[in-house]
Amino acid sequence: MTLRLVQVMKTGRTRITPLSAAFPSSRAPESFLTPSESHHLLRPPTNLHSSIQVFLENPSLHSATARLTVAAWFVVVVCQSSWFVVLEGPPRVASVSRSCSAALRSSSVRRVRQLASSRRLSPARQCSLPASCRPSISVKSPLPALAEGERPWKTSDARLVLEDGSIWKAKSFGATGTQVGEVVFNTSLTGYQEILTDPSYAGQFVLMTNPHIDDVDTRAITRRLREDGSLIEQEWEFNSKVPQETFHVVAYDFGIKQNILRRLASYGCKITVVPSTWPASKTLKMKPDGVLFSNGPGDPSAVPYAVETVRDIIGKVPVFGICMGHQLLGQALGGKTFKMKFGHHGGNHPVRNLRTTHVEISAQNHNYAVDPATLPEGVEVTHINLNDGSCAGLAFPAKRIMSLQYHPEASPGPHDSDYAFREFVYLMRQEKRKKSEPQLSTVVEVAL
Ligand SMILES: NC(=O)CC[C@H](N)C(=O)O
Repeated sequence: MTLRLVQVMKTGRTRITPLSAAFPSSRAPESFLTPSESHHLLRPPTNLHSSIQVFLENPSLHSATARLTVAAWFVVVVCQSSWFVVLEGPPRVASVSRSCSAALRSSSVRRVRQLASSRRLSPARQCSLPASCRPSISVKSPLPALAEGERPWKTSDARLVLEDGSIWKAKSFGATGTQVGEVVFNTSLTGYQEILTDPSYAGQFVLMTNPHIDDVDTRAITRRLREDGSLIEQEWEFNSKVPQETFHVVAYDFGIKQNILRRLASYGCKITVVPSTWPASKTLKMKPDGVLFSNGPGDPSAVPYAVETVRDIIGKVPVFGICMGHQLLGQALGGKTFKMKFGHHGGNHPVRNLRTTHVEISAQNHNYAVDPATLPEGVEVTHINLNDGSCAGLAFPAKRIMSLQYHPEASPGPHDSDYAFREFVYLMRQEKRKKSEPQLSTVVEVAL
């Protein structure tokens, strides 16, 4: 669910100490989104779950644990500037989520700006919570206690100010300052790390809504995870055999996710990542077997240069668009995109593949969509989102174009749509064969 604008006001200066500085490396993730090192956003740390485990097990970190528990289901992050705002001590996750959602739903940009500038933020409207409501966790652990000063981050007071005037008391860590942005809910149960570092969220606030950590014994889960390994993450399968045929893919980086590259590599692709401004002519000179247009933040209509590039490439080489890439393709083909009411953000969106009739459960993160009615003849809607019937995938077979509005690389998310990478490879293979054996490939294609 997409929410409107909020403002986060932060007071005081804070800085995250990397967890590695606070814990032995065997127990700590490599880094924890150090704000001064924004490149970490594109190279996510290894495992946020393990950082949660560390804290849950350490009896000296009750308050940090409580915050982290809260963080696990209700974190606000301004992506790409590494702000983390953890709302303080709500009594129940569900009720706070609901009431906060309602507040967020009734917001508007102008209002929040007015509120911020006139400082009419009445304390009476603050949504602070009584101390009795604060989460308390008692933990017994053999791990050595850390002194106060050794806590891995410093927090400072922060306020999440919604357009309706409600103010949510919070503790923040990470960058400091004041930021206005659009809040989007993400309903995924796992993959906080990938979600919070997904460049497609640049300029937005991500609100994790997973309520399932409330009222459960997180220590028991931790113990279980330590025994059996992660129960909620699935491992991707990578081809153990070296693929016989490799394909050179030029990947346009509009905010690309690492797992897109990993999935392509797994299917035998050699990938060259180019910046979003890379001219089409240079790409075509590289003679790639295919071009990928990646996911990315914001309104596709705001990047006409990218639409131009896509237009210059399509029809000349097989292309695959993912999310923003799909929207750019839609526009390059002559279609229009529009802003959705709430957008889709989560890991459980049902999508129907209209070619196979199969339903896939997919990971999604977008606020804009292609209006299929505006597309020219020959463009096929291949997938629809079953929640609202919106266009979730396109193909233009005559021009070797395919695209998905959602995330087949699913990081995080279900793997149902991974076949899309195979289909892209198939497109490239067909094209390659056509070039090397024009007559034979025509026969093969007709036969198929
Ligand atoms: N994940 C993405 O590529 C997002 C696409 C686009 N920024 C949108 O919100 O619709």
